[in-house]
Amino acid sequence: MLEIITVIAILLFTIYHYCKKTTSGLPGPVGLPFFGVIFRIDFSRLHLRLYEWTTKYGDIFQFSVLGKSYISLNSAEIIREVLGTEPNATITSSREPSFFGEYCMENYSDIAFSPIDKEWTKRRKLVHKLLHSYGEGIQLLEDEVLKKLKNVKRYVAENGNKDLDPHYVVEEFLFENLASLVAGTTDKQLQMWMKEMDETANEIASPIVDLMFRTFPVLLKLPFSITKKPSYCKNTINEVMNSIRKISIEKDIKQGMYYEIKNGVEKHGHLISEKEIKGIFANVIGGGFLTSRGTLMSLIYLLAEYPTIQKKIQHEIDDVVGEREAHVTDRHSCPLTEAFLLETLRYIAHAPLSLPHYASETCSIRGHTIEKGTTILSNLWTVLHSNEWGDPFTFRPDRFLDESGLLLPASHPSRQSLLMFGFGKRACIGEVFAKNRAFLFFASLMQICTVTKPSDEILTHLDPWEMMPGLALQPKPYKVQFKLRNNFA
Ligand code: HEM
Repeated sequence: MLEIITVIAILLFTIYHYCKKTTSGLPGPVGLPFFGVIFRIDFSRLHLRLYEWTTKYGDIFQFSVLGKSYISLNSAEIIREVLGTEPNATITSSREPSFFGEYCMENYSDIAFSPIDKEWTKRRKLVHKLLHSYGEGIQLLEDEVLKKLKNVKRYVAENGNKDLDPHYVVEEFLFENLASLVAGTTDKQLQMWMKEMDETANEIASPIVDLMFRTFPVLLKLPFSITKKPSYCKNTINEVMNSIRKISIEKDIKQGMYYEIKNGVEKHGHLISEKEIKGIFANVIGGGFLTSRGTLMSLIYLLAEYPTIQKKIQHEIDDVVGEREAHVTDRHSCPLTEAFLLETLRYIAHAPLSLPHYASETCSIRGHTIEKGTTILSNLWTVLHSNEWGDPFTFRPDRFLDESGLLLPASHPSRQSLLMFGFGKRACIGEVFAKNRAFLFFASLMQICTVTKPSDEILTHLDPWEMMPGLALQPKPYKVQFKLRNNFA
């Protein structure tokens, strides 16, 4: 039944787009009339196909799927040129109308799904300000990370020499500090709703499901499990918000983003509706979980795979941090730890196609006309694995260090090509927060224990080509051992 509805939806969408002009003049793979290249791509691994096409068609090319035009930007240079230079920077930084944005985000009342307009600017500025006023969320976070790492230590001590799947400990860690960031508390019920919301949103925020519901909103009324998902997702977002409100009143919380927003509204009369607060929190919790879970899970995997580098990192952390608590300010003094983190983000490319952008007007890129309504993909997978890296599929943190072992400056061409958080007006709002949090987790973990391969199972090489697809790439389930270091035994 669902298959039939999907096929009808696709056909109607095709007919709708049939009469529309497509982007012209750019090179790109030629597809079938109407269908374009649909039979040559797997949407969940589109980044791999675009990587392959880049060698043939260069750093900007076009293709079409079901009459809809796409362009793919495949180098740091072209991404910077298009997303960083007006007027194209604004024109190409919009978001496509989507079912998810309209239905789950209540008419685009958020940041990530909203088109570029005055309301989006207001919401984005507000979240920037809030993250910044917490020292990028760190004032709250440092305490939380340290508290949480005590649990990690206990968990490690209790399970020493056992093969463990680290995803429980990583997820718990991430939800605890996200709850703390938005609500100022680590309430368990709130965390449960956050997890439920993220998992449901991840299932339905895919292009094909979005297309299905956008074409046939009546599907929402059918009693199948997939057709019930969007309303369940909306429900989980509401439950997250209700929990935050309830906890805030009951516990009289005076910290966290919710308190700051409410306080700002009362003090300065900020014009922000409940609907927008909900959209903002859904984005922060969604954006702050999936990508970071992929990063921390990959990091632990790579530590087990590269024991010699791990040992050097432990020496660095011992020298700089010793037995006191790690702080974000230690980042500057730990170049190898930083380089390992940057290389993990580069090597995996957790958000391989960024979030799709949308041309809000017809514009011209390098003399080629890009029609209004074209979807623009920043192909970060290719940027982070281009041949300019020399050996892009080798995990080598020292590519970010100079001869004396210092981290290359941010202005260095290699660092300039590290666009894993996107670029321009839509660049990730949580970049500093994500890096700070990952550093605290990493440094504290290295103080406590050594990550080793499992004894009963084989830990295969972590291959970026083999990651599990989704909104953010994740390693397949695996096990490692955490061995307490002597000074913590
Ligand atoms: C390793 C961690 C992360 C990675 C790799 C990552 C990557 C990205 C990328 C590639 C984009 C799309 C940029 C574009 O559209 O051009 C994005 C957008 C976004 N990210 Fe992140 N992100 C991470 C962590 C976070 C965290 C921790 C938060 C929340 C605190 C967050 C919140 C957002 C939001 C709200 C947007 C939408 C921005 C907009 O549309 O204006 N992300 N992120």
